[in-house]
This record gives sequence, C-alpha cells and structure tokens, in this order.
Amino acid sequence: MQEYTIALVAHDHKKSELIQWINTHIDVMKKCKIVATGTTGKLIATETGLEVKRYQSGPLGGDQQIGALIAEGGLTALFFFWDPLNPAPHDPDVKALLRLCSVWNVPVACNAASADLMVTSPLFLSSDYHPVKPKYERSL
Ligand SMILES: O=C(CO)COP(=O)(O)O
Repeated sequence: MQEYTIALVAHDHKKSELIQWINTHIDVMKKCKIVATGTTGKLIATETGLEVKRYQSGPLGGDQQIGALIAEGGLTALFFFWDPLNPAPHDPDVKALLRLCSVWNVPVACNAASADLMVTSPLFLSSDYHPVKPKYERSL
C-alpha cells in the first residue's frame, strides 16, 4: 500500500486553529504518515493522539528540514497555517518552504478553508492522482 506523508505546521497564533482542523479531519489524518515542526508536532501528538515524526522547531531549522523532504520527493502535501499578522524571525525559511512547494508542484494549503478543500477532494490520497513532478535541467 502506498504511503502518504503530509507535513503539518502552524505558527504560534495558529496552532489552536490547526489542532481544531486536524480533529475535524481526524479520519483522513489517520491514513497519513505525519511529519511536523517541533512544537507543532508535540502539540498534535498530545492533543490528538496521532503519531508524529517531529523535526526541529521552525525557527531552529524545522521548515528547512521539511523543505529537504520535498526536494527528495518524499512529501505528499503541506498544511502550513502560517501567521500573516506577526513577523517570524525565520521568515526566509518560511518563504523557502513555500517556494519549494511551487518548485516541486507539491499541494500546499495555508489556511483552514484551503485545507478543507484539499483533504475533501476525491483526488487527495487517491492512487489515481499523480501530480506532475517537474524535471529541471541545470547546466553548470
Ligand atoms: O515556526 C514554525 C514554522 O515556520 C513552526 O515551528 P514550531 O512548530 O516549532 O512552532
């Protein structure tokens, strides 16, 4: 059976919204392998009981670790409830993570409404759905 890895990430002011969203979609979440940045992952595990592979906290490199997973072709989708109203010290990392989703055509939802649409799509976790993985050529 195919394994689907999703990343769940939320900035501090968005964490409770993410937990609420996860609980609304808990049956879908249970079908996925979940990775998360450190603090978000800890909260998800304690508040929902889901198993979570935790990376570093975002400001300490967690966003970049998830970016590396994308670059290796190992991420199915990203749910990133980022905070548009408070500056983050690691904003370049946040931008880099979102950029890599576009580079590698990885589905990404940045708010609860988009996340709702994504997980309720019949294509989500469907073995018939293979988003095009771009091929890049770089000459040195
Ligand atoms: O800062 C984050 C994403 O940019 C999230 O990090 P934490 O999950 O450790 O709070």
